[in-house]
Amino acid sequence: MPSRQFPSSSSNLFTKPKFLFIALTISASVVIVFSILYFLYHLWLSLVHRAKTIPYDASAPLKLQRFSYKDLKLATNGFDTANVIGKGGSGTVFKGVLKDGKFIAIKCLDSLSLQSEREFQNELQILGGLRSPFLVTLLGYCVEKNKRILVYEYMPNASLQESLFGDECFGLSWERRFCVIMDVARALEFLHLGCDPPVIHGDIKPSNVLLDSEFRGKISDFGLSRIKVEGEFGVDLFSQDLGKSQDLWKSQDLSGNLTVETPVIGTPVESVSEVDFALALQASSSSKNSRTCLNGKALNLNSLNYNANIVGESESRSLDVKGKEVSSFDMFVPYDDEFCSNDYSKDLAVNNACLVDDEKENGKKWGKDWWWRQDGSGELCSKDYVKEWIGSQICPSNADWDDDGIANTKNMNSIQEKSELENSSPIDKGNNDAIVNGTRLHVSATEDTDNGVVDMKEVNGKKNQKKKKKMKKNRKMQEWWKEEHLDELSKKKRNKLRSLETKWKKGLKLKVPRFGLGRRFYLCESDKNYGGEEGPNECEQNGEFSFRRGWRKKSSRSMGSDMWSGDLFSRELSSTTSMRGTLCYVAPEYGGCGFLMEKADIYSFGVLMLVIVSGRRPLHVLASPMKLEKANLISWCRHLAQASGSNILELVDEKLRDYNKEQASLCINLALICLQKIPELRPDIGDIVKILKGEMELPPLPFEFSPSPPSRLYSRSRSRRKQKGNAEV
Ligand SMILES: Nc1ncnc2c1ncn2[C@@H]1O[C@H](COP(=O)(O)OP(=O)(O)OP(=O)(O)O)[C@@H](O)[C@H]1O
Repeated sequence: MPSRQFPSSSSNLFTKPKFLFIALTISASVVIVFSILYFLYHLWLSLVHRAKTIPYDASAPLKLQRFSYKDLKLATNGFDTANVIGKGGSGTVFKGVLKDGKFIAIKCLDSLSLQSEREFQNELQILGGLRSPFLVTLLGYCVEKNKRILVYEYMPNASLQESLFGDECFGLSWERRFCVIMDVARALEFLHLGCDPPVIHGDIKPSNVLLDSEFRGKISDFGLSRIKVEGEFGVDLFSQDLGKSQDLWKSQDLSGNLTVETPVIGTPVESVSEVDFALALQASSSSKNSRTCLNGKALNLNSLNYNANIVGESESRSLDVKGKEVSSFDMFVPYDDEFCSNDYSKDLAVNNACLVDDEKENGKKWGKDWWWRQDGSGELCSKDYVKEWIGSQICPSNADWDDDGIANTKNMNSIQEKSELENSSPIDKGNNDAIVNGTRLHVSATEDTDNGVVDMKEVNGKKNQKKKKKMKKNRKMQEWWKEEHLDELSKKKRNKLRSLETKWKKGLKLKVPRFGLGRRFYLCESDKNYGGEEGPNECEQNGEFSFRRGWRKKSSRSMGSDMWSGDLFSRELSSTTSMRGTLCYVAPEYGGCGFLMEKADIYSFGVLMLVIVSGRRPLHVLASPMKLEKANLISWCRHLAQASGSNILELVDEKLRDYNKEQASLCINLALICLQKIPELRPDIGDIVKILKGEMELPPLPFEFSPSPPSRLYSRSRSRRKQKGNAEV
């Protein structure tokens, strides 16, 4: 028995630890298995997530080819002007053929400036890392000395701009137009939802939609685009200037040659100080008094006066503005092309007067300056301010004002002209820049801009006779400026300007604002005699202008928040091609709160849709007074949507004999929804694509486009309240 007990006790002794060992092993393996499963699950999740989006990974190989200048010279036959296929605000585009017979588009950025450097980097960093059938492919680049060249896939049917408004208008059919709308929507869908982090294009407009051999649209020009940093409310414009983008550039390890080129590419951030002109305007227009500053009559007539005096070529104009008396601002008037004939200006002045009377007598909805005011925000203060601001910067030493140098800066001729201009004096320069105390103001009323349409057939015959008169008239403009504007400046505004100037002088050691290629304002030393000769890159090195810091504090939605939108700019500065985006296409909040969000692209897409459907530019003024009310496309569209009994399809391009009414109406209504002023109310691009595909219902039109506009109700109730208040008093 004991012999039996021993083994049993000994087996107990051995089984217990064995059991424990087995139990521990099993539980450990279970834990390990679960951990592995957990890890695998997360790996799978991240892979699935990655599969849906394309992370913007700067370290990912860009696969961009580095071209030598020699290769590109060869491809373009020595950059022959015959190979020029377009000219934008930042450079000239050539068509080229590679040795293997492949066609390419070569964009030579204008002389190295902060702006072109920024655009160059943006294109490489953003577009270079993206591949989509809805985006133009960036094939490579060339960096040699101060040359910055971008090489793209060649798009045989040029841009939508040319197809809609070019000399050789292809007359895009409705089907093609709708396809292009879809393509742009899909491109934005890819950028906003398919990329991680999302990319905001920031400059959606017809000239940035290129057409392939089958007229399918692809988005190009990422010069102003931004990567949305996760967790941000939006993309902070101010933190994304070159200073930061350069840091980004450095911190991001772009592959191959690009990394090597980093120090070469990077121009010192401090080399040029930028003035955020948008904010300058905003500051002036955000005042509560802005409504009272509205002087529609003066503004309209002054603009007309001005335009009457700058008789010029229908396609482009050049003004060398000299003398303190010139209202530089008026060079931005949106409809200068239309009014460059005295006759027309008179007609319009008369028409304006009639409209004033009409408004007074009949209380008509379309007032004389409806297209200035549009939404009644009364932001024309900004115009006064600009007059004041720029006017004060005009160098008295430039005693002459000559716009005789008006030149045709039409696409193909511009290169030759440019070289001529660069060798000529400011007076001789026949470009579309105006020089104000060395400040070059881009006055692009060229036919290739998106805004400021010209319908000048009847004017051409009178041009030669008027040329002689022009000089005299323009001299009179100096007087005009003195009388009409300097005197009308209020004390308050003068003080504002003075404090502004003091700020500049303190912080920036006497600098004056300077415009660069119609995109930016630069600050340069005022004690230099620029004479229009120096490029922005010759400006003194300095940091950001304090405008930004000052105005960033402002609330996100101010009276001036619309200043960048088509609403305001179409009536004020539409001849300026682009600063932060392109006038008339830029969302109101872009200049208002300083954040660029996806919804800014949605706004621009709304404008683009209207432009495609109507075949008109956002600002399209014809000489005929009958058509005046249709000048501002967005305003006209809103009016049609609001007015009961009017047909929204009136907007559709008259050239389109046959079109799908349902689709056209869908596009117009969708555009109206995209054009809502509050960004949050605009649909996101995912919904837009679904709506266009017919997979989702169009949401009901916002209240503001209902037949009884709330503004009316509001003003009525306000006036009632006022009456009540008066009665009580
Ligand atoms: N890849 C391309 N293929 C064919 N044509 C092109 C290509 N890229 C640009 N172009 C032509 O060159 C023109 C100028 O393009 P670019 O992007 O330089 O300026 P933009 O978009 O018109 O103006 P901005 O740069 O001021 O926004 C376009 O309108 C188009 O006609």
